[in-house]
Amino acid sequence: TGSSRPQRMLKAVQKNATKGDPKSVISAIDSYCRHKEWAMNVGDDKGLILDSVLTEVNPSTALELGTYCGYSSVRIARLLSPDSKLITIEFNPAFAIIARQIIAYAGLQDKVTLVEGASGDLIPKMKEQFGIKSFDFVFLDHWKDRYVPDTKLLEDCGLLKKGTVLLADNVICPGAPEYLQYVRNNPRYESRYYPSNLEYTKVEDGLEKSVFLG
Ligand SMILES: Cc1ncnc2c1ncn2[C@@H]1O[C@H](/C=C/CNC(=O)c2cc(-c3ccc(F)cc3)cc(O)c2O)[C@@H](O)[C@H]1O
Ligand SMILES: [Mg+2]
Repeated sequence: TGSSRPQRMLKAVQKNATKGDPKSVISAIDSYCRHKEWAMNVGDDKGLILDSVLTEVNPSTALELGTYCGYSSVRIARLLSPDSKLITIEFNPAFAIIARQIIAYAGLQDKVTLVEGASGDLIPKMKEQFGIKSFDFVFLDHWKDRYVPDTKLLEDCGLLKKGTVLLADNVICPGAPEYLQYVRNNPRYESRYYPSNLEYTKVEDGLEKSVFLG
């Protein structure tokens, strides 16, 4: 049996990136996925929007739903202040094992806690298990039909506070219509769409930024 796409992505990082240099890890993955083999990383175009929202929010505690291979974990963690933390949730062990290696290769293992399991099970444990009072920033990039239930769960668990920023990938492609409906028609959120394109393609996609108003 051959290697998997995530394994090949890790190999590309080990071959082309410099250990401890997050920027080189990001470009190694982007170059591999653009020229060799497409993969569902948020990518370099939408990544610039992610970077700008992160710089604006400067979160102390950030949450990511759907680690996949860790591309956006690296993208997020590289911009965090010294004592800030990212918790990223991934339920596929094969992806988690690759993500841990990519995050470590970037030298960001001390800023990122990768938790294996389903978001629906882990979100209610955030306070007791990880000592989280609330999140300043949440990046949603997991199964698109989980965006709404997990947002509601974050609300119900008191993990969102006035000013928490939710940033959702793929609201156009593959699409998250129920999520757009939820955040855009809910008085507790101030939402804005950032147009871009699907990673490594010319297809339209974008990010939805929603500020929780408390
Ligand atoms: C409830 C739960 N708990 C924990 N981990 C969970 C979880 N639900 C999913 N995961 C994890 O997160 C990732 C899954 C991401 C899903 N993302 C996409 O499907 C996606 C697809 C495209 C795409 C666009 C056009 C195409 F033609 C084909 C694909 C682009 C994207 O950017 C995507 O994000 C994956 O690592 C999965 O194990
Ligand atoms: Mg995505």
